[in-house]
This record gives sequence, structure tokens and C-alpha cells, in this order.
Amino acid sequence: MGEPLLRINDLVVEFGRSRWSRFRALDSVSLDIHPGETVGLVGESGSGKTTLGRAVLGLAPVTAGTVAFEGRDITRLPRRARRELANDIQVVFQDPYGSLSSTMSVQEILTEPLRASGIGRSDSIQRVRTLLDQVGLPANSGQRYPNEFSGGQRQRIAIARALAIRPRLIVCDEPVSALDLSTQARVLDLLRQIQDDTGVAYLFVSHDLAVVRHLSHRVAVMYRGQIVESGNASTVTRTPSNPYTQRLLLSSPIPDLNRQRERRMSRSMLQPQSA
Ligand SMILES: Nc1ncnc2c1ncn2[C@@H]1O[C@H](COP(=O)(O)OP(=O)(O)OP(=O)(O)O)[C@@H](O)[C@H]1O
Repeated sequence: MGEPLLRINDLVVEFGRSRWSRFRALDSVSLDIHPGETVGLVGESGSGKTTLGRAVLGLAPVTAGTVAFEGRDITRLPRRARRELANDIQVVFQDPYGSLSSTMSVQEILTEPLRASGIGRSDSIQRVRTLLDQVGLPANSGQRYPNEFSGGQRQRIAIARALAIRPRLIVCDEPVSALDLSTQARVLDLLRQIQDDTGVAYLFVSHDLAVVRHLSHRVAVMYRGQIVESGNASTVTRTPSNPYTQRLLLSSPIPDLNRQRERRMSRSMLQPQSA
């Protein structure tokens, strides 16, 4: 494997002002992500997954360690350099309802990052068309507003926005956990399709081992701010060696999302797919 796209090295994040109230949310975390790779990050609530994603985005108070993107230290970038980095690193959040402005049309939502990166009006219009097509939304979606779409469709809009300026890495923080199972599977398939087409890498945060297995090449398991196990996605999610991962697996047995979806579809005999 060549050079990693992202290298997280011995990262420490602490919250709290005083020495006595300080809480270590990340404790010497190291993780690499390679171009075009999906690394799933699992762990129970409070284990530090979101904090790690936020640290990559420059949104967490890093006490020690480094985050490097394509070999460049991005741990503590000044605001302007961080804004420029948004061309390369984007994010998709969990909540497809709260993460999109309700007063902006889809066209405006998708044009905003294009304009911010200096892309002209006619190129933007063309790019929005391509993005809508890429995420499987109708061509006339641009004139509509987020509240006119379902949760799955909104998440497609959020994915289109993240893709707008062709990032190399997307931090996906629980991007499907607000969606029902069959919609989850379709959005995950979309993320994989986009990765095949564009070579984007994902840091995929989820508490759900089934979701992570569905999409990831490698999986890292977090427990109390540390990565306790990492490796090939199938090995970690089927035959984990760490006792904590084994407990996690027992507490959330993994259904096969595709098989569930097939069962559901054969039951409902192909209702229109709106997600
Ligand atoms: N801004 C903050 N100030 C203080 N503590 C915080 C802050 N953000 C996170 N924490 C703490 O850091 C720990 C890790 O939180 P984090 O949100 O990263 O966990 P998580 O694994 O993503 O959990 P969940 O699956 O519930 O989202 C938790 O104990 C949390 O309370």
C-alpha cells in the first residue's frame, strides 16, 4: 500500500478547562486512511468516534499528536488554510433534517460550496446537474426545498453537497442511522458507487457493526477513547480478537443488510424507491 491519504498519529483530545476537570476523550489514537478506502469506526456511545471525526475536521481541541493529510500536518491550521482544506475534506452528518438549511433551495445548497471555491455560474449549474444525477435525485430537484424530500433523499442532497468540490476524503458521521433499514442499504450502496466512480475515501463513523461491515474495507473499534482493535472489516466484524469487540458483536448481532432488503422488496413487490 502506498502513502496514506490521512495519517492520525498518537492523537490526544481532552475536554474541560482545569487540570482536575479534564476529560480525555481520545487517548493516543493512531489510524491511517488510504486513497479510495473506507475505514469504519465503531464503538459504543461515548467511546470517542465523533470526536475523532471532528479532530480530522479541525473541530476538536487536540492536546497532543498529529493529523496529516497527504503528508502535510493539518492538526492546527489557521482558519483560512482550514477553509481551503474543505476542498479536500468534507463531512456528512447524521441528521438529514438539521444539516440542510430549510430556507435554501437544493440548487442554492449545492451551489454554495462551488461558489466558495471560485467556480463560475454556468459551470456551477452544470455541476449541480451532474451531482443530482450522481446521487440519483430527479433533475428538477434544484428548484425544490429540503422539506419537500424524504429523509433518505435529504441525505442524498447532503452527500451531493459534500461531493460538490470533489473532495478526497469524506467524514461520514452516522450518515444512515436516522434512516430506516431499506433506505440505509440504498444510501450505503450509493456511497460505495460514488467511491468506485470518484476514488473518494471515507472515514465512516457508526455505532452499528452491520452498517460498517457493509461498506468498510477496514474497521477500527473504539473503547473509552482508544482504538482497541483494527483490521480487515470482515475479520474484525466476524471473528474479533478483542473481548470488547466480541461483546459489541454479541450485543448487536449483525444482520445482512442486502439480504434484509431483498426480503423486504420481495414482500412489498417493488414499491417506488424514493429514498
Ligand atoms: N465538547 C465536549 N465537551 C466535553 N466533553 C465532550 C465534548 N464532546 C464530547 N465529549 C465527551 O467525549 C466523549 C466522547 O464523545 P463522542 O461524541 O466522541 O462519542 P461517540 O463515540 O461519538 O458517541 P455517540 O455514538 O453517542 O455519538 C464522551 O464522554 C463525551 O461526553
